[in-house]
Amino acid sequence: MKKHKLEVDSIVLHYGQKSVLSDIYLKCETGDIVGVLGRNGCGKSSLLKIIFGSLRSEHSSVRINHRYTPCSFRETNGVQYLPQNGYLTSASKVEKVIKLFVLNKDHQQLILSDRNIKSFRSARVKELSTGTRKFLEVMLLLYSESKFVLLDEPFSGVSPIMIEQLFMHLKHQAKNKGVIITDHLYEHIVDISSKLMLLKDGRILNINGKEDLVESGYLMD
Ligand SMILES: Nc1ncnc2c1ncn2[C@@H]1O[C@H](COP(=O)(O)OP(=O)(O)OP(=O)(O)O)[C@@H](O)[C@H]1O
Repeated sequence: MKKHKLEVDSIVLHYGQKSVLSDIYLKCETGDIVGVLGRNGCGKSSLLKIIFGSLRSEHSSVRINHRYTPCSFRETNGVQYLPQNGYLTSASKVEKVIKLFVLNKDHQQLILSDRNIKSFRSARVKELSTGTRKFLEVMLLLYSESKFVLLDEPFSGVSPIMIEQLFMHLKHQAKNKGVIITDHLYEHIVDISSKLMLLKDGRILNINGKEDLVESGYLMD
């Protein structure tokens, strides 16, 4: 299967006088799960928004398969994004959004018959608990047609058993997609990621294991 490549470089972002991102480079190919760790406020969400194209920065170059893509969300089957606070509107019906986001009929059935979702198929999104709603939102993106998925805190508020299920779906779907994922449940990110990065002082560091996270001051010794 053809590999697709998402590359991001030269990202510079300030909010007023405050420097948040300086000269970030990141690459994600289909088949990769790139985990981005970092302390609160280090700029993880801002970075994902810039990659998606919903936040403009002073400098950025986002390329898909070597083609400059400033608004990756406009690309057909390009990039999908889970913001921290979700994206489904509360009045939408669960069954309807599944059919809207997921085109493959087998995948629609897979989600509709999932044990967390099936009893809510006729319900509206607002009737879902926060964790179930997040589970559904992640599943919709993982089973969408897009080549890349950006996940901002997909595990927060989700119960351990649903996290395990998401792990399984992530691993399965990442065979054909590139995933960039960030969460404060760092052990999950360390477990699931094929490449691990740490965002610190506006820069991206490659991380090879827990020792690097201690050395960089992200974790206590
Ligand atoms: N619209 C904004 N205006 C001014 N400052 C902002 C704005 N959005 C974010 N910031 C600041 O930019 C920095 C990075 O924010 P961002 O939300 O990207 O961090 P984060 O790593 O995702 O944080 P968290 O892990 O807490 O979600 C923070 O210091 C934040 O206060």
